[in-house]
Amino acid sequence: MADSAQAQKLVYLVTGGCGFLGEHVVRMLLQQEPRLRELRIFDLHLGPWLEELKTGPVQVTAIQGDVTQAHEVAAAVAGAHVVIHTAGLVDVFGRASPETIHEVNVQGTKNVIEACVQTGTQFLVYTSSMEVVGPNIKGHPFYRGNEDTPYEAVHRHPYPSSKARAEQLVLEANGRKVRGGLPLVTCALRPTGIYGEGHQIMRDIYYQGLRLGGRLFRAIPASVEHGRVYVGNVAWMHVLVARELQQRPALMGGQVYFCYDKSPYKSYEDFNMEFLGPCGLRLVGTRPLLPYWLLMLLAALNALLQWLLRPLLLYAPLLNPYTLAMANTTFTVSTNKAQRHFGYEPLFSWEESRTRTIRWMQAMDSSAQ
Ligand SMILES: NC(=O)C1=CN([C@@H]2O[C@H](COP(=O)(O)OP(=O)(O)OC[C@H]3O[C@@H](n4cnc5c(N)ncnc54)[C@H](O)[C@@H]3O)[C@@H](O)[C@H]2O)C=CC1
Ligand SMILES: C[C@@H](CO)CCC[C@@H](C)[C@H]1CC[C@H]2[C@@H]3[C@H](O)CC4=CC(=O)CC[C@]4(C)[C@H]3CC[C@]12C
Repeated sequence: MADSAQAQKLVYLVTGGCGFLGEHVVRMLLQQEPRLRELRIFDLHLGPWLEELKTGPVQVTAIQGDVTQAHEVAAAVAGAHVVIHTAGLVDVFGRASPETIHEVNVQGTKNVIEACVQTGTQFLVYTSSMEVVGPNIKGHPFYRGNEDTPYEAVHRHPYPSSKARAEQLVLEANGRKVRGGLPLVTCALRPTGIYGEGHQIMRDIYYQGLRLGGRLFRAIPASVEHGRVYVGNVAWMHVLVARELQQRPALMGGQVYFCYDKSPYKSYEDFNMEFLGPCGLRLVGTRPLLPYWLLMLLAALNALLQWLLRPLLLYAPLLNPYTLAMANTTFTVSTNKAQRHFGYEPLFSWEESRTRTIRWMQAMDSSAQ
């Protein structure tokens, strides 16, 4: 009876709702959350696609705002039952300054937590990242690990440092009293490398391949495994965790969950070829064409060029010492914690995830011609 009493009563807020993951979370909520009355989408940049959502039965409210501005966040959060905080500055290419990354990812998350406390919102789901664990600066492999696998998490790069700090703040906030006296219930989801429709890095790599005459050159040994997860499954996990957090606060509050599905364990490049191959690209070489030390040198050169050119232009190629270390260190997850705690099963099989991603890439290709 509790469920029917709550039918179409809930107000959800998705921060970063116009980003790659955020859009999938928004669409998934509209499809899979029958208790939704209002869906608020908060983002720095609002997408035109939001208009088409406004004709459905759920009230869709688009809010253009900045998570670093506490008053804007508080106004958006007021009256929401659940906040899904996906907004973040995802930058491992040196496009933004470390201060800006910290401001958005850490201060932005503090603002979301404080807004929940001050306005009385009880449930907060945070989109964290596998990067809060690793790979660490020492390049230790994390092979089929789970949430309890011991691993020395040491970060120097601003992105993982900021995600780790923000995650810690969210978990520490679990149990704080919100306005009205009820406890705040929080948890964090840690996706591995997300792929699927709308993935900007995949798009960049695809166009890079086209510029190179339909070829990509292997830089990473095929034996280095990199964890990947389909965006639809990550979105589904967010919807499910938000729902179940309300039913099982004692079990799930303060917990972290890796996001996982049935995507195969492969190297970053071999995995991308699952989609780029059917779009006509070829990965040249069964082994890296350049020795690692030379790649490292090129990566360092890119970093130097970025620094030298900064007063004139933004030079931010895919290859830099950090991205090379990321791609070249095994980091894979094998866990069933989400299944045990809240009944998660991937909504999309590997075949479906692959097909959907290929279809998106092919559509992108034909619209570019
Ligand atoms: N892409 C990936 O492989 C992974 C992403 N994540 C996390 O998932 C979340 C979403 O990432 P993506 O969708 O890939 O990135 P994205 O860049 O596509 O989306 C982030 C969204 O946040 C918004 N945003 C940025 N700064 C903001 C601000 N100051 N105020 C309000 N909105 C702001 C952006 O406009 C954008 O719409 C991030 O928190 C990221 O750290 C975690 C693991 C892997
Ligand atoms: C050395 C190049 C030769 O082809 C390949 C460079 C690939 C890199 C751009 C990617 C390798 C690993 C990626 C990261 C990883 O999937 C984990 C991530 C988690 C996040 O929270 C955000 C995105 C990312 C940092 C992701 C970014 C791109 C890579 C570094």
